[in-house]
Amino acid sequence: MPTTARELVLEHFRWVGGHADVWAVFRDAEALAAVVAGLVEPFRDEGITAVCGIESRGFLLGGAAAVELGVGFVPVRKGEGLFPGDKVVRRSVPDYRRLRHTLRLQRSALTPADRVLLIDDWIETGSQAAAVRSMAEECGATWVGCGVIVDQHTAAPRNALGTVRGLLDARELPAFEA
Ligand SMILES: O=P(O)(O)OC[C@H]1O[C@H](OP(=O)(O)OP(=O)(O)O)[C@H](O)[C@@H]1O
Repeated sequence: MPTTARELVLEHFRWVGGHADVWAVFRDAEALAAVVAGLVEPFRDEGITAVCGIESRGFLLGGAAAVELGVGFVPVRKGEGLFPGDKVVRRSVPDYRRLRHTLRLQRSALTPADRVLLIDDWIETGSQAAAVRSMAEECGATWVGCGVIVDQHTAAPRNALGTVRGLLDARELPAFEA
């Protein structure tokens, strides 16, 4: 039986200094390929035309997922990094670290013809995903949902983020290590 993306995540995921080290999953070629394929699988028949990814882990996963789906990638940048052109900007509500981010998306990147999928490694409060949805919709695009590795989303209503599909539930991870 082939090893699933979920099993490979559990094999390579680790807690380091009290933080989830999802980067370690990406270091393994088989795990990275399986994760990317697994993230897009539920959305293959959804007519996705653009994959959004939030800096920084979302850049890696979103770019790879866009290639997997044969569509383009739309970056959502945080902070002050150079980002040419007119932007849609949102100040997110507090996220899982109680941080509020200034998220930016290039206005020309999405149009009313687009059907948008957000790909990320983790969702908890949904704060950053909700901000991306709002920005995509300001561009006139249609929001489809989110594909994530770890689904820890508890905020209600859950359908405020469209279809949310995780490779695994946070409760399946190894016990937290500080
Ligand atoms: O559901 P939420 O509470 O909004 O949290 C989820 C977001 O937080 C994490 O990114 P983080 O801000 O840690 O940045 P990183 O990708 O650079 O590690 C994760 O990659 C999501 O983007």
